[in-house]
Amino acid sequence: MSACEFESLEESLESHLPEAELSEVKRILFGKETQKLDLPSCAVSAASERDFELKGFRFEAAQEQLRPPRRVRVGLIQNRIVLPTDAPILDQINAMHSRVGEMVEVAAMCGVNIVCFQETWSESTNLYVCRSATLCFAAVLAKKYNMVVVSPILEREGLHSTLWNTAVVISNSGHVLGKSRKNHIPRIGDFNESTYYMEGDTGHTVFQTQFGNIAVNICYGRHHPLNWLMYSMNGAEIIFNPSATVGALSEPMWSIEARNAAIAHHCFTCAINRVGTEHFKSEFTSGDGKKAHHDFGHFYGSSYAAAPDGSRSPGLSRTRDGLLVVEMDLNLNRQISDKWSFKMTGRYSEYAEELTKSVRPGFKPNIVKE
Ligand SMILES: NC(=O)NCCC(=O)O
Repeated sequence: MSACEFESLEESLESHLPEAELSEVKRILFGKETQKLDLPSCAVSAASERDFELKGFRFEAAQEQLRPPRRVRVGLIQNRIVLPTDAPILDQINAMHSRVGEMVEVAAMCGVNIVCFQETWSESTNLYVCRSATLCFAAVLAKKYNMVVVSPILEREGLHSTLWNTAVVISNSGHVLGKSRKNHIPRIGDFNESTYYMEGDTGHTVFQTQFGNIAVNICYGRHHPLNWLMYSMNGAEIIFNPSATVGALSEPMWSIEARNAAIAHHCFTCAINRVGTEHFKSEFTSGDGKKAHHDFGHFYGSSYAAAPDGSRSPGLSRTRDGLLVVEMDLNLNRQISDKWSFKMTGRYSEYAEELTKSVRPGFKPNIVKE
């Protein structure tokens, strides 16, 4: 079976493990079981007609005496490109808009309050041009459906035509709340992004929305624990991780990193990855000894959400377009913080001091030798 045919880890466990062991294996692997959300039948049939997977899960928190629940529904959208990478650019963009538009319509039927698309969602991985049309498109959706839209795009800025890998956050009023630029630019495998993007300069912005405080840690930033930490320091309750990454490179890390961040920072995290294989006419190499090739490999989807108690939702498919609807009660963040106290027990000023010393010239590592 090829990497592109293997549907998902969960399905494989379900079809191969004995019933008696399955729930214990799932508890150990995935944490407390997330309940399935009842999604409206119009949404279920629209998703099936439009040929994408639709799944819904709920993370619950305990009822509190002094605070009402803070339930928010989040939609994660993963998709493959629609047209081949050598089709006229405007056709490619329009096709992506119409595909994602029909998926957002289903998200609206499911009562989604915040939707997040995959990294540079409106283009293939080598089609890097500024996207003002995409911005307008997302703003129209936000207002129409009263939904916060997190829209990761390629941004071209200013006199110097600087290219950034950016997520624009659009309020449910349809106004742009702000943007978050990708902080860590990969130089790994075929992801030679340092040849065209600059390292982000927007720090670790958190956006206060009607549905909670959100932040966007774009793709490769998920390998940097301090990047997650700083979004959390600024008060993020949900951190999105829109990504574009391939199986041979990062799949074993995928289910760990965003989930670990949710645990470490008492918040929710949402990891989103594209699907499909994007074929380019011109061969390319990446100076890593591999033969010239025409594609990055298989983008493995598997979008999921993780909660501060260590549990996680099942993932979307590794191969199909999909919408994952996740209801989360944000009260869980403080409940888990009160239980585990990672924030309270974090020795941040000590780390800050030691880190400051360690990046200065002449730093001597604290190693005891015999
Ligand atoms: N888009 C991107 O940053 N990809 C890098 C590969 C990875 O981080 O898995």
